[in-house]
Parts: sequence; C-alpha cells; structure tokens
Amino acid sequence: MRLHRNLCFAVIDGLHQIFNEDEYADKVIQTLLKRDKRWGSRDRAFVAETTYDIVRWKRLYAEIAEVKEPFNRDNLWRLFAVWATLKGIKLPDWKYFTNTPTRKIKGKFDELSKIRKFRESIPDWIDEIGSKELGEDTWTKELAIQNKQADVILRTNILKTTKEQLQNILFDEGIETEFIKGYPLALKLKERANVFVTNAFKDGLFEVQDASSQLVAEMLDVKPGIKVVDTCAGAGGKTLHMASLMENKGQIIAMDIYESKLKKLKVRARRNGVHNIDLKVIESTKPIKKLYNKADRVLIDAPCSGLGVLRRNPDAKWKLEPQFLDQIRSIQQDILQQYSKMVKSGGKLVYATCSVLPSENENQINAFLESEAGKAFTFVEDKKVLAHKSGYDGFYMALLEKH
Ligand SMILES: C[S@@+](CC[C@H](N)C(=O)[O-])C[C@H]1O[C@@H](n2cnc3c(N)ncnc32)[C@H](O)[C@@H]1O
Repeated sequence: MRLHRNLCFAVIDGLHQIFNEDEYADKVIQTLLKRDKRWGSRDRAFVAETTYDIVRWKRLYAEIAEVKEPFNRDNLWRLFAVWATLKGIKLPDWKYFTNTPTRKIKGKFDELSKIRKFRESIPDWIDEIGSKELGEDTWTKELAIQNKQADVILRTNILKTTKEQLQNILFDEGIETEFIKGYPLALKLKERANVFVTNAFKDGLFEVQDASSQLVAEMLDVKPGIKVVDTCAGAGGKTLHMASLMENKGQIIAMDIYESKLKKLKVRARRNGVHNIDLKVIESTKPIKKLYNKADRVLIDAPCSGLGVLRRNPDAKWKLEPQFLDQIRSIQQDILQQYSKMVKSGGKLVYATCSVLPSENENQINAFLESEAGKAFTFVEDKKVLAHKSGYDGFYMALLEKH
C-alpha cells in the first residue's frame, strides 16, 4: 500500500480532534470524509479505518512510540508510524518519518503483547473491573473480540419489504448480503460498504442495527394495537423495530431526556413509513407519572457504559471515567424504580443495556426485584450476550412481568 499525503493529514487532524479536543470519533470521521469530494470509496475507507485503528490501539501505540498525552502533532505522526510499521506498510521519506526505528517498534510490540492491558489497549481501571466482574478468562476473550472490526448488520423494515426482497434489491445495487440464523430480520453484509447512499436506505427499506440489538424488541413481545412506552428511545433504533412488529397499529410513546435525539427519530420514522409514534421529551417527572399503570409494554434501553459495543465506539474506553460508571449505575436503578411504574397489571417490561458488566445488568435486575417497586414483578428470563460467543455486540436484556 502507498500512503497518500492528504489522506494521512486527514487522519492526523482527526486524531488531534479526538484525543486533544475530546470530540467523538464517529462525528469527527463523518466530517473528515466530507473534506475532499474527489476521494473515492477506498480513500474514505483508509481515512475512517486508520483513524479508528489508531484510536482503538492508542495505549499500545503510545507505549511503543514512547509518547505521552496530550499528543502534539509530532507525537501523532509517531503513533501513525507505529500503525503503518505494524501493518507492514513502507514509510515514505517524509520528514515526519525520519529515523523511525522500525525494528524497535516490532520488538516492543512483541514484548508488550504479553501483557493484556497493553495488548488489548485498555485503561487499567476498566481492565480491573472487567476481570473482577466477568472473570479473567471471559474478560480476556471479550476484550480481544472488542478490538476486531464489527460486521455491518441491517434490520429489514417489514412495513415496506421482506428480507428476501431486500436482499435482491441490495444485490441489484451492488451489495451482497446473507441471512443470519436466529435473527429473523437481519441481513449481514458480505463486504463493508456505505449502505446509506443506497436507494433502498433512502426508501426506508432497512436500518443499520446490530444483530444483538435486534433481540431486544423481540423479547418485549409487542403486538399490533397495544400501548408501548419506549422510555430511553434516543434516536429510536428499537422504537422503529417495535413499530414494524406492531404493523403501525397501536401506540408507541418514545421518550428521552434529549430533544435532539428524538428529532432524529422523527426523521427516521418518516423514512421508515412509521406513524404510530408519539414523541415526549422528559423535562420533569410529570409525563412519567401520567403514564403510571397505563402501558402494556415498557422498554428501558438504559444509558450504560457501552462496554459491549467498543468495537463500534473504540473511543468510549478513553472517554469513560470511574465516577461516570458509578453515576450511570445509580441512574439505571433510579430509572428502573420510576419507569417500571408505567407497566399495567399483566404487562411486560424489558430492561436492556449494551454493557457486559453484571453490575449494570443482572445485579440491577436483582436489586430491583428485591426492592418495594420490584415486588409487583416476576422475573421471566434474561439474555447475557457476550460478543466473543455470539459474534455480535455485547448486550444484556431481561424480561419481567407485572402481576
Ligand atoms: C442506550 S441509549 C438508547 C438507544 C435507543 N433506544 C436505540 O435503540 O437507538 C440510552 C438513551 O437513554 C437516554 N437517557 C439517559 N438518561 C435518561 C433518563 N433519565 N430518562 C430517559 N432517557 C434517558 C439517553 O439520552 C440515550 O438516548
């Protein structure tokens, strides 16, 4: 592979924003990709994948390159040189690469690869919590898979098409997909591609949604005509899934504390042909209390550490802080206590996270069931989805029923 100067500059600029200006990698990359209209799909893939790679391996590369944060531009070029060397890419004779110790880089990589926190490039505190909560063996496997690139998975919008039809339509647009056993609406891309530019996407025939995430709406067992509250709807990945399973009949109240996220849901709903959703921003406890004992189904897709989806958001491990994790656990229990009251007698509740830590998952459910509010519920089942076992995102989901 030959390195192109303007693409490498884009990567360095992106890394500067992510590491030094605390911006989110996905947003930075989205903007970077708009920088030059002449870039083809390979150029864009180079910028996106190289930036993500260096973010993913920050700790390991910084240790090898002997640089410390905050990284100046020379430091960022040294991280880049480590990335290129380990990929076996010949460094051009640009001033940034003079005296790059190629053999030393490879030697240090071999040496550091013996230590998990360097090999998997993870902060000490997350490594300690993960191994304490999941056990050494499971955590080691889970961390390793979280450093691999995730597959692109689509969820068919059955309001507009079938999985088989969608597969044919995408094939005609040059995108090959395959079915995944056990995930009735999912299509997996055989090769990465920008699916957002397809007509199939613009026509609302699918959404991009990981396979594990597709299990959540299924577990809630929604039906046409019922009343559902999606309490932490965000931009509505699961709201849209539920709307399609409900055949657009009945009502989904999609709530979130951020209006900006619900606005995105509105756009997606229009594209998906979904019209049984009412949006509600949570600004006080009033809209929650109004719904006490009213919902047939309640989904709590709770805010969490995101430790099950590091493959997609590798910068999350650098942005997370121990205090945030404590805070988020207390918010999760609070949300369970309050929002569960919206379920009516005979109704169902699903609590889900994209974390693999028991302290955000089954421990929260156990604490809830032992509390006063939890006494009204029976535990039905839960799924602890580990990425290294399922091949998809790490997730947790529990189904409770109100008597
Ligand atoms: C895991 S995300 C939701 C993802 C979304 N359900 C989807 O499928 O695309 C969690 C959401 O909870 C929201 N949130 C955080 N605290 C909340 C609270 N106290 N009440 C309701 N929503 C909250 C966040 O803004 C975020 O959008």
